[in-house]
Amino acid sequence: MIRVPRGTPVLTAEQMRAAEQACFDAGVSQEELMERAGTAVAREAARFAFGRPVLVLAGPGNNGGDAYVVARLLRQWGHDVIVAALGGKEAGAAGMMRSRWDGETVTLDDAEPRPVLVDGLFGTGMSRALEGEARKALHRLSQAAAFVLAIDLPSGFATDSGEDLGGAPATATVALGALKPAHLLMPALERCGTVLHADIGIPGESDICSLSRPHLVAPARDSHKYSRGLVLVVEGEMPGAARLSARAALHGGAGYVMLAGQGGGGNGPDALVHRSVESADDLQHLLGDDRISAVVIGPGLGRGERSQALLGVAIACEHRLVIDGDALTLLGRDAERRISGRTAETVLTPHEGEFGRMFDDGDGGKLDRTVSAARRICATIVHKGPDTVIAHPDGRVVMSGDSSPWLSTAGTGDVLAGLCGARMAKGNAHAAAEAVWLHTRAAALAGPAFCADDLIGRIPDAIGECV
Ligand SMILES: NC(=O)C1=CN([C@@H]2O[C@H](COP(=O)(O)OP(=O)(O)OC[C@H]3O[C@@H](n4cnc5c(N)ncnc54)[C@H](OP(=O)(O)O)[C@@H]3O)[C@@H](O)[C@H]2O)[C@@H](O)CC1
Ligand SMILES: Nc1ncnc2c1ncn2[C@@H]1O[C@H](COP(=O)(O)OP(=O)(O)O)[C@@H](O)[C@H]1O
Ligand SMILES: [K+]
Repeated sequence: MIRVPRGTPVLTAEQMRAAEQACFDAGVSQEELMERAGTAVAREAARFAFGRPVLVLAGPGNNGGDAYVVARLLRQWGHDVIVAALGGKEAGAAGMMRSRWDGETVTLDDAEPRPVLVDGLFGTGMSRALEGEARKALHRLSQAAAFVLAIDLPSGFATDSGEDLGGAPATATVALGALKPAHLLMPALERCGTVLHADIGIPGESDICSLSRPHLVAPARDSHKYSRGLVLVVEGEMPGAARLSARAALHGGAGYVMLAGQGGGGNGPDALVHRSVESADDLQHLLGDDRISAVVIGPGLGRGERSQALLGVAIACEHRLVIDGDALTLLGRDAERRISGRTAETVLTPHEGEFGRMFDDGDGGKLDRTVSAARRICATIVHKGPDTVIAHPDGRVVMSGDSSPWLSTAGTGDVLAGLCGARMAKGNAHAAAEAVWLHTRAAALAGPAFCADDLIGRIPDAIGECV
């Protein structure tokens, strides 16, 4: 759960160091910054401790420096505090904070568990796998604690990728200055517990931000169905999937939704307009309609020759295009070659498996891989999952780590594809993020154990919160 103002900048470890340096250049000392960080964390620790004994873990770097500030303040405020230290340099701000601590200090190995644990072992400086005694002690002490508050990040997770380097979970995490990618990327995101944000006066500017509620405008008084956007959804071998996309587009704000395929009606609201498409030529003919503002292809498309032919026609058209599901698998390693030359806006919505089929995995975490793929393919990529990374070809990134796990049910991705189609129908640089926000919010409103159809019914309520 993220208790952070939406749209908060997300800074990598390197950007964080640069922002910190900008503060120093502006005349703020490192001690002052550390005091602010420690004070913010101590306030939260005091709030959650309810007078229970506190153990503060202090690592060798600045995360440890923050920890000594927390320990000192909690003690000043009357709490029973012991520090378990991993050692560290004597110099610098962290050394100074250590020297200002005059309470009880034990080694990490000797430390006995206490009900409240403040984890200040490692933060953004976590540079390699945590091993040996430090790892054992961290796990032993955190498992035995009733409440674990992590300073900046739970120790043992890579800041920029969220990779588990031997870390232990926290009940809550105070993100200092800005969110870091790890707060929004699995597996770290799950280990952060509730993320709280502490503004410690660090200017945080970044191309990456967390997902925020969009501002949507209600249809203008003189709007008509075409001015709101005609979305064409291509039907394939599993017509139900395309119908989910089409219905989501209808409720997602499109003025007109056309379902093109062989289904010839089937179930679905009467508001959906069906067009018979037997062959790729039929689709090409239909796509000649310049009132079409966006096309969605992929949900339930199938992976045979006919599907490949339909996809070829869709890619060649000059309309905005959402590519999802089977169409992504059909693109496979050819994705870059086939998509990068499109002139109209293209959004790809892969889950992890589909992403892996299109792009060489290479090194790096989900964030880096998605950003790099979006640049290469010159399209927006919505890389889905419990953590969703939306990367635009111009480098803008929106990250969402706070969606309902009940979304892990068949057809919810089809709903998202339809929403993307509806949001981008009028030309909109924020379409993908709007679609993901509405999808996430609709899921939250749907509660537990919903199915993809139920999700669609919640989209109007989600939109209602944005207009
Ligand atoms: N930036 C800001 O704006 C502000 C930052 N602030 C705070 O600073 C934190 C970042 O501090 P930091 O850079 O000193 O790194 P930190 O996380 O303490 O760890 C570095 C130490 O850990 C060690 N080490 C690493 N991996 C290890 C391993 N596997 N096993 C064992 N050791 C390992 C590493 O050793 P080395 O790699 O050098 O051998 C080094 O000694 C940040 O999270 C926030 O809390 C706030 O005070 C104010 C504003
Ligand atoms: N564990 C999870 N937590 C949050 N969201 C999830 C989780 N698993 C899947 N989702 C979301 O649900 C949707 C599933 O899409 P997808 O895998 O394409 O399913 P389908 O192809 O069946 O429609 C995506 O929007 C994804 O981000
Ligand atoms: K920490």
